[in-house]
Amino acid sequence: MITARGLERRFRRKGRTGGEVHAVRGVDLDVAAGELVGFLGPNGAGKTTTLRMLTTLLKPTAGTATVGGCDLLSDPLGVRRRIGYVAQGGGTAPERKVADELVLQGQLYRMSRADAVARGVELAGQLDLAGLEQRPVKTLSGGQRRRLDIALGLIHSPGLVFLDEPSTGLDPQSRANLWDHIRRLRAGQGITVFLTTHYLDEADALSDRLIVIDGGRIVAEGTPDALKARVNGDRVEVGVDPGQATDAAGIAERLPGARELSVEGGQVRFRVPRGDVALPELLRALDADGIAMRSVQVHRPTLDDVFLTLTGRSLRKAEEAGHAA
Ligand SMILES: Nc1ncnc2c1ncn2[C@@H]1O[C@H](COP(=O)(O)OP(=O)(O)OP(=O)(O)O)[C@@H](O)[C@H]1O
Repeated sequence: MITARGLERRFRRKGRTGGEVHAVRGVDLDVAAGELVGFLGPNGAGKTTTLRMLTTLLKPTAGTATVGGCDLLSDPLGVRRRIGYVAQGGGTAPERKVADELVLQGQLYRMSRADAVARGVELAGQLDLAGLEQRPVKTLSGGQRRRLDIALGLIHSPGLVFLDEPSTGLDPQSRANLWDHIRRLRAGQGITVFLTTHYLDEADALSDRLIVIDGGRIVAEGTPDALKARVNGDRVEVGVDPGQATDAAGIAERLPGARELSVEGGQVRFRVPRGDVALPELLRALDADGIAMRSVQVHRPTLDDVFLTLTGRSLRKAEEAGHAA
């Protein structure tokens, strides 16, 4: 559905300092039909720029791509007909009624009024918007508006839809609801979905496959589980009497594959390849030495650990820095 090779985009910096921003630095992408791919990266990583290139809104400075079977550079119109694009802010007119927005959007894609009305009714049903057709857009909740944005992106029945940060600004319940809808659309209609996100939980919950971008370059790709498996092992945190912590640490150190050991008060922390396998052995050894375990936690690796392993930075920290900037 998407094949991109060496996509690049440079921007000329405005102002007195001038210079260039190399926003995307040679991106290769392959997305198969029916896949739900998450494009993950911190603020400023190049997600939106890549998406805008793939959706013909921005010309690449270098590289080639085929999107929905059409060449991005020689047949941008063909690409536009075959894709849906749901931008971050959406593009709805606040005063217009939901039904009118849907019909207008259909007509922009040269659908007949009757077809646009019928498709609008169908999408309103699928996206839980039925009954809201006569409401002005400005009266919708945040979640309803995002679902309307998605319906608008799907009015012409594209085989591929791009969603730019679909759940940004939604409360947790509306986010979970939106995810359900995205999953259902994919399952029911076999649509290929390419979505950008800087939310780790969103990427984890939705994507068959993740492509991680940082500093304009792809730094990793794979299923969420495969990426997590690249982080070596589970983090284990054992609580014991502070007076026995050094002895407990000595025991933990002898566990097969134990690393990154640290002791703080009565907390002994380390990594092992499999926390669930190491724990019974640790318990037996502590017991044999008369050390009582007061608490234990096993942390499976998260996508943030993956990001940290890949880039040396935490995605969350990169995010916070981005927001503060
Ligand atoms: N029109 C532009 N002119 C100059 N620089 C730009 C322009 N658009 C993007 N950039 C720069 O390119 C880099 C990548 O931006 P982009 O919006 O693609 O990142 P992103 O990963 O989508 O971030 P976000 O999550 O904040 O949307 C940033 O450094 C940004 O400032």
